[in-house]
Amino acid sequence: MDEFSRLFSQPKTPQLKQDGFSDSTDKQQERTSPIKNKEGNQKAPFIVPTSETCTTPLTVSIPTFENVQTLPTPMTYTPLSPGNLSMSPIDQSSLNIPKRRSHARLLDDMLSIAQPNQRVVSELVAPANLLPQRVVSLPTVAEETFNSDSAADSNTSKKSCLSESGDYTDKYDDETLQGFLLDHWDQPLLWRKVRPIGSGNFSNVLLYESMDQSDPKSAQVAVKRLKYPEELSHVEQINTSLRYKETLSRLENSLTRELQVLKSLNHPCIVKLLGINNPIFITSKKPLHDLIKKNPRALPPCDMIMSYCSAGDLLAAVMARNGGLELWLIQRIFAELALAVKYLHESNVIHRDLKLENALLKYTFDDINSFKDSPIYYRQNVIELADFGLCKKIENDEMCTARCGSEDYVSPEILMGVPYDGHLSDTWALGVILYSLFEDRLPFDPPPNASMRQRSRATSHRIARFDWRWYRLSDDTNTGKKIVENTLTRKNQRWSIDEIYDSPFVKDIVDKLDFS
Ligand SMILES: Nc1ncnc2c1ncn2[C@@H]1O[C@H](COP(=O)(O)OP(=O)(O)OP(=O)(O)O)[C@@H](O)[C@H]1O
Repeated sequence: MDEFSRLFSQPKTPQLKQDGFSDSTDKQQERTSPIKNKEGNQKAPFIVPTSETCTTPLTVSIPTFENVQTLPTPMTYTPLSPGNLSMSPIDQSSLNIPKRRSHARLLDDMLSIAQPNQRVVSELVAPANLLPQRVVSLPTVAEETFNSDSAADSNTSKKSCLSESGDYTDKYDDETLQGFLLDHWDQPLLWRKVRPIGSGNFSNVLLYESMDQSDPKSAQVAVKRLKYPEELSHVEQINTSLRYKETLSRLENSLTRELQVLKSLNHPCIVKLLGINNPIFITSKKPLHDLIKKNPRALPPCDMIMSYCSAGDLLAAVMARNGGLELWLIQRIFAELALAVKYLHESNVIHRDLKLENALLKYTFDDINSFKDSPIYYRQNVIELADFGLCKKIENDEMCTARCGSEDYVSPEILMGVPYDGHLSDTWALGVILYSLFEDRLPFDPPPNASMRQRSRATSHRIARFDWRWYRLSDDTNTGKKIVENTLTRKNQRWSIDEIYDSPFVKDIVDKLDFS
């Protein structure tokens, strides 16, 4: 019997009531209420589970952590003997998964209670009557030791911050942006807003064009504008509420980590941080605290000025095309992703949020097709990897403990809550991406034509059991399948990024590329 089967076959233990989560009665009520997606549209009401689906199919056992009071997932914590590995303490926060998910849904995931039809995106190519749902992670991960810092997050109205901003934002209005290219803090530059281009849980991304410079690299830029959590906009709570302080510190950690890592990276297949609206976000170790000291009434906006990828993210592009990407295109895109991740791992950075949404396209598929036979094809990268909100700079053998990632891409060891090797959780996510491009579905979604019972099983359950298989490609012999088979597997057998890179599917392409 394998590690996971053993855990799942443990005798049933009573469910613990979870702080902050409703009990089963509340849950039923929540399930009958409509939920809203990020745009505020109502989705179909949740389906009230039947008595059959209300049973918890998964047993939970906490044999060793007697002081554990909450169940983070339907898994057990298994303390490892780290030997000579350097580790940060076990982070018992729950897995950060949901984009557009309610707490009720999160709890149900944790307890594997059935809620058929609740996920909107199951297959990559969503049914016509359903809105696409993206799942993201929260970049508010506590792995560093904070000064009593840990907190929740939510969004806030940016407007409230703008009028009372700090030194560098006086000239800011909604249509123009004053910013600085990195390390050119004495030369303010201006950009004009063109249009919104994307939105995540933690930022809005807008296209700006330069008003006063000729450098082609910054002529068009993507400006990632941080959304401040609501509690940071409550002036009356400033410096008094513990929640306020915790949120501020957590946000500051996540922001400075993303900025410092992005600033240190330089690779064609990775999005570039070109500049910032206020140098203090880069030059200070505690920018938010410094800014609050200067102006205790409000936080000024944080606008990251990034390279712009005009063809949007890979998930949107694949969905717009109804899937069915040609093999050569999948191979090219994946080879570039592998290059980017190899560079990151060699730079001692792990990404921890690799997913289709975070691979940005510089060109549309039609454009790529049109120059496929020209020499430019190998001279120009077609993707940039983005969203470093969960990344981490690590020491050689350092194991991670922060349970973060996006639900469909998270590795079994992260789900299990054991210290994990971030390199291998990144290669797991690469396996999920490649499978999804091949099959037009996520590997751990309910199988096509799944029974109600199969549908009711939580994604996390299937991940923990390595429960995936080929459908479209079942008879195909392409060499990329090997990458999926060797990444969506146990961590002690899983390929590293070097092994992925050396596989013919990737190597055949990267050997021809002229920019890496
Ligand atoms: N440099 C860019 N060029 C073009 N589009 C971009 C760029 N950066 C981000 N976007 C768009 O904005 C979306 C959100 O960006 P990003 O993922 O960085 O934000 P986030 O708030 O960290 O998101 P998440 O909720 O996934 O953590 C992306 O999915 C993409 O569609």
